[in-house]
Amino acid sequence: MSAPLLQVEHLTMRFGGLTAINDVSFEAQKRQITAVIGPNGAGKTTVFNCLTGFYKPTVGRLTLTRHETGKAYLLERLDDFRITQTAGVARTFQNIRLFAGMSVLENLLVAQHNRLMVASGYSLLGLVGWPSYRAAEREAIERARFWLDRTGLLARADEPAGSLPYGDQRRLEIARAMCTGPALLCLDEPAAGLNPRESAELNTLLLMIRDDYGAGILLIEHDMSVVMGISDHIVVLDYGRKIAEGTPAEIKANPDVIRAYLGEDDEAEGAVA
Ligand SMILES: Nc1ncnc2c1ncn2[C@@H]1O[C@H](COP(=O)(O)OP(=O)(O)OP(=O)(O)O)[C@@H](O)[C@H]1O
Repeated sequence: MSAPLLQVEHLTMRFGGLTAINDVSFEAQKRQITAVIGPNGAGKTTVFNCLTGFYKPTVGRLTLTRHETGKAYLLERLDDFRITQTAGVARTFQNIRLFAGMSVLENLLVAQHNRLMVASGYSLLGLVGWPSYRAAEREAIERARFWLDRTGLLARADEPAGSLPYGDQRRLEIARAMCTGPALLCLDEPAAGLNPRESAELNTLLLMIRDDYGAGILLIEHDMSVVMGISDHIVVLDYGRKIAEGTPAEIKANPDVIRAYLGEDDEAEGAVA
């Protein structure tokens, strides 16, 4: 059997005396949506920050295997820009981080800056319109238009990103991440602030990215209609520890998960339903 797309082994992250992640191991597969869920403060975003180079884990090994080349990368040893560029891990953030004053299209071209710099030979070739640079620039625009089309934003390509409605900005962030050509797409609460119709559209978009594009998706999400509706596999964290993993049906029925979400007093009925 081939190696998993992502293998997290014994991940531990301490901040001074606080252990935010405590010996967590799990895998994420290509062409699968893996959700990481858990109550507030469980350590979900810290896992993402370790995977994407924002934090260097205190302990643990994070292996990303690109099946098209057979190469494996130890993410904890790579600089953050190499994690995106070489290992192919892209992410979106809990709080939207777009260039608000730039157009929608420009936001997607900035994401491809690195490819364009390589094509320019890191010199003036870009400015003088060298053919290889012009070809790379055309490709970057085509790629951007492809993802704008897939995210339903093509008609808004020339509008400032900051003027888009909230749900459109969330989809633009995903389009921007996809323009980097990721093997693994990490989404931090992509459904936050979306209405039910927008959440349903997000589900369709993520399933398309999984099925048509073949990326693996790692998803942090509190909206259980998204998590239970589209996840292939769910990992549950509580107080920095993994307390369960399995299919949506298994997670819904898991007593430890129900206890973590409901607390002892059974107040939040249906939290993982
Ligand atoms: N840079 C940091 N310095 C100190 N403590 C931190 C840091 N980052 C996270 N933590 C702590 O680690 C714990 C886990 O936080 P994290 O943001 O990963 O949780 P989460 O599951 O993503 O929560 P939420 O669902 O509320 O976003 C929290 O107690 C948090 O305060």
